[in-house]
Amino acid sequence: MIKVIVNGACGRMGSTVVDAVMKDSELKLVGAVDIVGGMDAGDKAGCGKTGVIVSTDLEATIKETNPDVMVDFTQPSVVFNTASIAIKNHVRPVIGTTGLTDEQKAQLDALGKENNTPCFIAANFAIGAVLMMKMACEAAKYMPDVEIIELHHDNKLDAPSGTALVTAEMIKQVRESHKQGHENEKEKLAGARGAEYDGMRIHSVRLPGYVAHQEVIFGGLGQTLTIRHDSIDRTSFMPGVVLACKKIIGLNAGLTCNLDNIMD
Ligand SMILES: NC(=O)C1=CN([C@@H]2O[C@H](COP(=O)(O)OP(=O)(O)OC[C@H]3O[C@@H](n4cnc5c(N)ncnc54)[C@H](OP(=O)(O)O)[C@@H]3O)[C@@H](O)[C@H]2O)C=CC1
Ligand SMILES: O=C(O)C1=N[C@H](C(=O)O)C[C@H](O)C1
Repeated sequence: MIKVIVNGACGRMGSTVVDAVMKDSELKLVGAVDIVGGMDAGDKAGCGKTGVIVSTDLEATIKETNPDVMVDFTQPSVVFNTASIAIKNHVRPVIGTTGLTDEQKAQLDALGKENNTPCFIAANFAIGAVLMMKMACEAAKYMPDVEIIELHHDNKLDAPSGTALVTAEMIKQVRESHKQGHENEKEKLAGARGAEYDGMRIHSVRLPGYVAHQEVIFGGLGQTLTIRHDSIDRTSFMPGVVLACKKIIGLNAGLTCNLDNIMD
């Protein structure tokens, strides 16, 4: 059995992970951590009593439960610290929280190697999103003018989404960098053309009703191509999270990124 603690266990994703871990025969929920504690981790997850009481102290929970893996779905501002605590205690972090900078990722890689502990990060654990990114890279080789529109619920803290940034980074690898749109274009309202990444534009929509969605739109002579992925429920991320909890046991020390790197 792989012993798992969930950090951010009362959040939208963390509570869904608690449920997924409880349902998997190879994983055992041994701890749960959040800002507010004291209740059974299953209360928020809606899966009945788990026998695991939510704690507010990550390091104490690690020392009490000796987990193999920490799943982190917290906040961009805290994830570097929580991942560092896990690694220093030789617990393997599976990180879904977005917002880590390249420098922080490099530091986690180094910390993992120092402590002989693997660390895994995926900006998106949904298989459909992985396929969207792969297909977008293929399309960008032939249709290099591209804009990304990501659409999320209005409680999301970071913009653009981690998925949009990874998509843009991947597309950058396969096309020549160039400015898009008219060379004399002017924004009459600041931000009208969205964020700029290597000449690509990224637009972030935040509205109640959405979960997590992304369109990658390619424009060519007399035609457009749209690749769209929709997570209509947070269960879409769970097979990927469960897979990462299992695969991380066999990964090398240091950082591994993106779900496609651990899929068979
Ligand atoms: N990789 C992927 O596939 C996915 C990634 N995400 C990312 O996951 C992250 C979480 O998203 P979501 O679940 O919607 O967010 P929520 O705000 O619903 O959940 C985050 C939880 O973490 C808690 N928290 C905040 N700080 C700490 C801390 N220091 N220690 C422990 N718990 C803490 C929050 O408490 P409080 O509410 O009191 O602040 C909250 O309960 C985001 O970065 C999001 O982008 C989301 C979906 C999929
Ligand atoms: O905050 C979310 O909800 C999501 N965050 C991730 C991101 O920023 O890409 C993954 C998914 O889009 C849901």
